[in-house]
Amino acid sequence: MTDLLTAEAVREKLGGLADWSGDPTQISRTVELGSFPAAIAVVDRVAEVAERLDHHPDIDIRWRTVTFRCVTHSAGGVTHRDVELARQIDDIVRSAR
Ligand SMILES: C[C@H](O)[C@H](O)[C@H]1CNC2=NC(N)=NC(=O)C2=N1
Repeated sequence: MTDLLTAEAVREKLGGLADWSGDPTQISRTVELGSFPAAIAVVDRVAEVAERLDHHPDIDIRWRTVTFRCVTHSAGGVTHRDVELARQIDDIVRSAR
């Protein structure tokens, strides 16, 4: 199931993802960790989850600040797979703090 979410569905999903923002083209979250190694450790754990899900976020790393962007490239927008990935990123970030 990789159907594109409508603008309304994305808004509704973002209601349950307090730290995320976005629109039907992408959803994103920026996280500041305590150090560069801590940021890399989080990215490494996200990489494991992404491989397991076969769904990969776009990641921007700037010292200890990491931005995750989730979009289903093959579908050209946000799908439920991005919402699931976002939830798992939240779990990782929560346990890293
Ligand atoms: C073959 C494999 O399933 C695809 O290339 C996957 C891998 N990870 C992916 N991740 C994301 N975010 N979008 C995709 O379209 C995508 N495609």
